[in-house]
Amino acid sequence: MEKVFHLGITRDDLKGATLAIVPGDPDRSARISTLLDNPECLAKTREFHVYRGELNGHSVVVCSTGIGGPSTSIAVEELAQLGIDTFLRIGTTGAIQPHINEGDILISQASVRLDGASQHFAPLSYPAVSDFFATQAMVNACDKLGINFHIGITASSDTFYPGQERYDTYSGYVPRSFQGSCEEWQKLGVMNYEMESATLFTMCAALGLRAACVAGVLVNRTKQEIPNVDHGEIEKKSVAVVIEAAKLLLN
Ligand SMILES: O=P(O)(O)O[C@H]1O[C@H](CO)[C@@H](O)[C@H]1O
Ligand SMILES: O=c1cc[nH]c(=O)[nH]1
Repeated sequence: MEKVFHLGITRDDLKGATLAIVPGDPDRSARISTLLDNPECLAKTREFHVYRGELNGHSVVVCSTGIGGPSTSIAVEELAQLGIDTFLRIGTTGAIQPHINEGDILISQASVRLDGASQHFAPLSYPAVSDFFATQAMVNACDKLGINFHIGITASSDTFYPGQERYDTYSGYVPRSFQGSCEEWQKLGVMNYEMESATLFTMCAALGLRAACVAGVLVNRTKQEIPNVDHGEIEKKSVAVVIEAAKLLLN
């Protein structure tokens, strides 16, 4: 059995898994794996930390994507080659609506394509839309766990600083094309910023795969620019949602 180039794993390693939980952060991959039955680490290459285990007797993969579209596209493409057809992203995010609080759970229905990688899969006129049934599973998971959530549109940017209109960087400069963009997304009802869902949704829709995305809010940008460092409790809540959603989809 041949190993895929970046992830360094084979189809046999996945033991029939068809669903992958895909966080951005490699360390989050490890923490999520402890919630699976019989977890095993399959590989750690670059930003891709891959674990396998079981949920309700079904084989499941956890694979970090790293930050941003290019590495996400590689993880998704190589996992798809090995038989994965459902991708559940669990991320962190910054809210841009005043009524969304730090610690809240956001489910992305669709994403504004502020990335570059998604354009390698479909033209900009094609929507970055989640899979209805995978997203429904995220909603049902929240309901089952008694967790409040917001569902709506996410802005998904290649950059954390200019693309999310942050002026507090080294230079304080944001190119004209992004000046005023945060306010525009707010007015258009966009909930939040993160950095992978546009690529994930577009490529999955284009390739006939299923994708959904849940994220825990680390910061509300109407109050604060940069998130606080400690966000363990927020992660636990969003991880509980993605695990429950995976179980619902596998049953
Ligand atoms: O916590 P993760 O999943 O990495 O998600 C968010 O955090 C990173 C930026 O800090 C970006 O990847 C963004 O999408
Ligand atoms: O503001 C934020 C917080 C987390 N991740 C992002 O991409 N943006």
